[in-house]
Amino acid sequence: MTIQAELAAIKTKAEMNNTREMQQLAFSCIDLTTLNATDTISHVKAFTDRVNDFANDYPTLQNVAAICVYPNMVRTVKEKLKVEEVAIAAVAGGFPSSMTFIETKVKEAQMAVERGAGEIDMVLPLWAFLEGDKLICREEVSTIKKAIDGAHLKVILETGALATPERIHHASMLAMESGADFIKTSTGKMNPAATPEAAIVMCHAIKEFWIKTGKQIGFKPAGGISTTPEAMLYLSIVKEILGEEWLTPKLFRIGASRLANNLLGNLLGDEIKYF
Ligand SMILES: O=C[C@H](O)COP(=O)(O)O
Repeated sequence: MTIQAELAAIKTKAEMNNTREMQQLAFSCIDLTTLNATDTISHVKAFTDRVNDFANDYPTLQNVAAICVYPNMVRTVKEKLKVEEVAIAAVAGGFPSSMTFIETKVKEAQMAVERGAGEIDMVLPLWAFLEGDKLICREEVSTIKKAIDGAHLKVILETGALATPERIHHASMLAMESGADFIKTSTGKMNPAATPEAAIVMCHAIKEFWIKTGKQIGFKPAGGISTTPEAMLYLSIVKEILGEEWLTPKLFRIGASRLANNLLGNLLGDEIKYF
């Protein structure tokens, strides 16, 4: 089946999956993201407080999965966050371009973990991948994985730059073989960002890796996902290709800066500006 035919079939399922239960599930899989050059400490504190207050304000709903920030904001989140079940994720390793030295990437990722990040989102060195130097890509992923001392590693493929299904599949396999706990579509800093087509290719690669190794790798679409139907489509891609057991924050995240309010609005039947 072609990717387009598969996508058309999954789109039908996504409409059926657009239930309150699935919307709640999608909400609980959000990596609530703020990645702006203008993120101040006061902004990040206020952002974290929303997550702290969430259980009180919406007692029937499950909180987001994680807060995702730049590495220099991790300490602020760590000091402020009172909700144990919400993880702290940091983009690190020269995000979003990955155009820096491996020593700098390692140090930045380690510093983020020392300050409280339990999850590191790194970008695959695209310059090396596109040059055909897959060894550098493997070494960077495995070096950072070793350096972060048990923290979870998400490897961002920047699928918009990889462009073809073959390259996206190759990069997915390479990242998983090198130690990625999650593979993530995009940084959100380049267009196109996440696409359903790339998600289909990545989920098939995760399935292939699972069959081969028995290891369950997570999937994180990110970048440009802001509406409930979009969230339902990505959730349905995961459900159809990888099965319901992937529909948990342990194996599925949606990286988004604008989705949470829209999903919440859908769940509450009102326009919401909470986060
Ligand atoms: O990693 C997450 C992305 O940067 C979020 O992208 P977004 O701001 O388009 O939702």
